[in-house]
Amino acid sequence: MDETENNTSIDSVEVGPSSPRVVATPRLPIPVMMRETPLSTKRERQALTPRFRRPAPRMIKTVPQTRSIWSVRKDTTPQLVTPHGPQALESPHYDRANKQTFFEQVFQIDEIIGRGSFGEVFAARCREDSRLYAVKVSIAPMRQHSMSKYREAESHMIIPPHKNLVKFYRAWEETDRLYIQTELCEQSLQQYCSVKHALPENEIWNIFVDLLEAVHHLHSNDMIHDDIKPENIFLTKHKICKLGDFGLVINLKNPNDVKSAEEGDSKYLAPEVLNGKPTFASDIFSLGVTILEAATDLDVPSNGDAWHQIRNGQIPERFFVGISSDLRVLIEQMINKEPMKRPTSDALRKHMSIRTRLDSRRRYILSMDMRDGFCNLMSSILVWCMAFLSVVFHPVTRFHEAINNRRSELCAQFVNNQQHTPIQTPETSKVYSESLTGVALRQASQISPFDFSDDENPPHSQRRLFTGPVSRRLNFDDEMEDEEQATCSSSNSSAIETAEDSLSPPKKPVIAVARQGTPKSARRLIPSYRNRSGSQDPTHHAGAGDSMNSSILDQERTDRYLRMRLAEQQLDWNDHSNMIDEAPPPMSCPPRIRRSLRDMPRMPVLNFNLLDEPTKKGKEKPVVEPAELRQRPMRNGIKSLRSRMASFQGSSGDEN
Ligand SMILES: Nc1ncnc2c1ncn2[C@@H]1O[C@H](COP(=O)(O)OP(=O)(O)OP(=O)(O)O)[C@@H](O)[C@H]1O
Ligand SMILES: [Mg+2]
Repeated sequence: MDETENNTSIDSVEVGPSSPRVVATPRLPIPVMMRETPLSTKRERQALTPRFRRPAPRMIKTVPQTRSIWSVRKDTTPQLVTPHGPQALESPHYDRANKQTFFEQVFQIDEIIGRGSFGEVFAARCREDSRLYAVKVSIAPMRQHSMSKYREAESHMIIPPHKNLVKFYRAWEETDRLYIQTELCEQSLQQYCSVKHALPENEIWNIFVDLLEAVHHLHSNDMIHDDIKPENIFLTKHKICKLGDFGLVINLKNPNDVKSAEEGDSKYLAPEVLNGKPTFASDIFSLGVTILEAATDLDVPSNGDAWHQIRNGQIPERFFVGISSDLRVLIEQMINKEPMKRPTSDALRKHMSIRTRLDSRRRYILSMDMRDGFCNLMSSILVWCMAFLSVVFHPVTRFHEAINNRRSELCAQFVNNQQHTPIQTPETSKVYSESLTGVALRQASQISPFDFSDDENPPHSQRRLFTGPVSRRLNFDDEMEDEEQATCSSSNSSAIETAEDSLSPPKKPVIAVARQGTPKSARRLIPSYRNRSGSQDPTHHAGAGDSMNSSILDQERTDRYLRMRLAEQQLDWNDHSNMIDEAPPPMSCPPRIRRSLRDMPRMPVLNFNLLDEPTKKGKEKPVVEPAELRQRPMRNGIKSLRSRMASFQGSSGDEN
């Protein structure tokens, strides 16, 4: 069967308009592929394997370490790993008293980005500089006296930094675990290839050039990576390749490293390493297989015939479809079975195809570095500016906040006040006035028997309900009655005394308290009583008889006053209890009643000046009482009160 025919008929896959390579890695019909070669692409393997399968157990390079007496460490403080031995690790964000580890205290963990045979890798933001890092944490506790326990960290820190190597920041040990803080990359090459499958050739060249630079840097520093593979190669957001994972790095200057050298991943392992030690040439072999995999989407075998087939250079033609001959030749040279025939990193850099790309790649990396540096600078300037402005405007914001708070307080007060004056309906007014009045009266009774507090500013509900009927309580028959009535009416909401209390002669302290609690208008009346009695006889100040007479008069007057007040309070209470009945009638009220109510007089205004300046007898101008009020039949309470007041007036006139 013609292989090319099959390719075109079955597996011509359009990658996309932007891709320079139109046809993706060819996919073969399974029988042909199985008959001719065990090698396949990763896309083909995916088609063969079921979608959902149990994940493979994690590969561990060495036997899991068991706890020994050496592993019981008393000191759990974090130790910084340095080339000169462990040192105390300090950070302004680390508190020894805190039970959390240094990693937990100093880093804000974002997510797990990878798991390897050695450890878990986290993306974490460092609280010291607010930048993101990759932190690799060893899975198994390390043996205390293991020679290689810090190997990865020590190797990484002694490698001179290079733009194509993952940057090392620091490593520390805490509670028998090793933490390695490195630069965070976007993804590994393996992740990138497994998504894209067929990479455009210029991307492959870029990867090749970057990795060659990294390997050359290591080799020129007498170091062998020994584990070059797509999982240990990382891509930045600018698609710059970086070599990482220096767990197996062999420092040729260190005899211990050479002695304890381990094999890397068998998929990328040079055949000579099976019977010998890793060399520079074995690194070139691993790099060759990695580029082959990226360019052809080859599913690299880890053992078996296919493994040998690659090492024998028997890779089918179809895998190289769409790949330039330059790239293909270089790959084939690098995966040569004979290590001596493989080109060195230096020789590769001098190859024409690579040399021309090296310069442009260097320029690109430099420009990206500058761009990143500029962006970092600008963002840090911006952050400083924002911090500065927030400090400068902090008082303003506080002031604004305080004003806002005050405003909302006042608003709340205003709203509350509004809520305290609900619209009165006949149903609600009684309950409302009772509760308010009840409280007011109870309070007043504790303070003083005379309370005028509500008189001058009665509650809104009462003000509204005191319409026609209230005015009837006032009697303006004559001055004295007017005085007394006015005095009494000013105590509308005073506390109710028992009959005995109010009728018994007033005690001095009570009067004193009454004076204190009396409003100005009422206070003016009290001297007028005194002046009246005093004005009868200008010489009454001296003499025991005079004083006796005046005290009797005082007593009488006080008695009368208290009786009147009691009657007035009784009327008040009647008014309170009848408040609903006395409310304005609804519109459905019969016209006859409505007319009678309309004719009722309005409440007159009290003129206290008349009381302050007592006029001579006979020349007194009686206060004008509305005719309707005089003619109207009065309630029993008011009638009796008026008769009593008339008698009081008569008696005082006799005295005069
Ligand atoms: N600096 C990094 N930036 C982004 N991802 C990373 C970084 N370091 C590691 N990873 C992710 O974590 C995974 C495992 O990391 P790494 O290879 O260092 O662990 P490992 O234990 O040495 O595994 P193995 O020995 O199998 O290579 C990587 O495949 C990669 O996906
Ligand atoms: Mg790794």
